[in-house]
Amino acid sequence: MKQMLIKSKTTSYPIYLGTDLLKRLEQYINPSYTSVLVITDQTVATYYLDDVMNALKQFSVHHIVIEPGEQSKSIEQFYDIHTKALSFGLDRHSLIIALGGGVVGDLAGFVAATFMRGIDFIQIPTTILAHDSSVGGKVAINHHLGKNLIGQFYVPKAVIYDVATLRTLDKREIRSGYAEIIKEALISDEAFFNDLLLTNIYQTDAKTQVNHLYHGMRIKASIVQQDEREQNIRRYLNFGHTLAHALEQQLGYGQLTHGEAVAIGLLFALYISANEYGNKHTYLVLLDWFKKHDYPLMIPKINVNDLLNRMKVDKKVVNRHIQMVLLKSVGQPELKCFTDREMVEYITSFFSELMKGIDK
Ligand SMILES: NC(=O)c1ccc[n+]([C@@H]2O[C@H](COP(=O)([O-])OP(=O)(O)OC[C@H]3O[C@@H](n4cnc5c(N)ncnc54)[C@H](O)[C@@H]3O)[C@@H](O)[C@H]2O)c1
Ligand SMILES: O=C(O)C(=O)C[C@@H](O)[C@H](O)[C@H](O)COP(=O)(O)O
Ligand SMILES: [Zn+2]
Repeated sequence: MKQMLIKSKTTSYPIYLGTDLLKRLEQYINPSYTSVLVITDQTVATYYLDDVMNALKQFSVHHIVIEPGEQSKSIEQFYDIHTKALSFGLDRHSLIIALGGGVVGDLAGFVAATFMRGIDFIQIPTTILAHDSSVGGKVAINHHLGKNLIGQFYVPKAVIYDVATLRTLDKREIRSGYAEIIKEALISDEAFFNDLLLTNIYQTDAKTQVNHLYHGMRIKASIVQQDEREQNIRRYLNFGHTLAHALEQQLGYGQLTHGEAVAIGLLFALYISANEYGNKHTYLVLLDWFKKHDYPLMIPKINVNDLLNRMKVDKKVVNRHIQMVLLKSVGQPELKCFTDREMVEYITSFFSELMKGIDK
């Protein structure tokens, strides 16, 4: 088993990464909690809820199963979980467990952050993508005007990553998760990026996959430890997300997974970087790699002004100017603001070039 300790200014918490941790879950949980509430989604529940409930038999344990998908990060779902938690009799000494991908983690984490002004929670990620979302304490639900607009920084007590759960992920979820690993490599580690470019993510052995996850988590850990509240370098973790979040909303949640949208967002940020700093190599090799892995890059007609307006709700916006994370070179991210006009030009030329690039 691999282990890491995330130390921030205010607190610290362990990450355990290994196989068959679910069955030994009670070893990692303080026995003094008055009750435990497991929050998961329907798909994850069919595979893993029994294991978790059995492992927690000594606790007064409850569970809530939500519908899978981004639509569940809603104010209605959030309120419903609060209602159920109250009816189960949870108190300030109870624990919430988020068992699932980033949707469950973000939602359950935000419930934990707000229930009776905050109770403990533990992340049990079950997707590749959640190697990112389970670390760093960003918890949130969506507002109809934008993604993750209602949220908190609220760190878990622990992250327990049983990588055996990843065996049931389908191809779409594998590529979705790898988009965030690629992001982490691009902003900080050229050798890792080059290594990923040589990988076929659908045919990796378990050991290689775990190494990729561990590497990605170490990059994320190192950033959030230095800048827990995104005052500075944590903004780089948003590489690719300004366009990604806007696209996810414009197309309708679920049309693209978060990671698939991030993949397009990474290309967009690299396309602008190439224009600003004059080197298109990274854009081209990544486009090629995404094509080889069947990332959905063919986007139906984009409404450029609508997309721009959605991008302007991004949390990095400064004085109503869109602030993009760009790459001077791999491992050298930089922030740059753009006028609306510049952005419209970039969105238009990027999508036109992307559609041509896909045909090749
Ligand atoms: N808080 C953060 O720092 C952060 C970081 C990245 C992404 N996010 C958020 O995370 C969310 C995306 O997370 P995600 O991609 O994990 O999505 P998800 O939670 O919706 O999971 C993807 C799909 O995989 C299924 N699934 C989960 N585990 C499975 C397993 N082991 N086997 C089979 N199926 C499984 C789920 O039921 C779901 O249908 C987005 O809402 C995004 O905004 C947050
Ligand atoms: O942890 C971070 O910081 C990130 O930016 C990680 C992103 O992958 C993640 O999608 C995050 O939720 C986006 O941040 P947001 O503040 O724009 O919601
Ligand atoms: Zn993300």
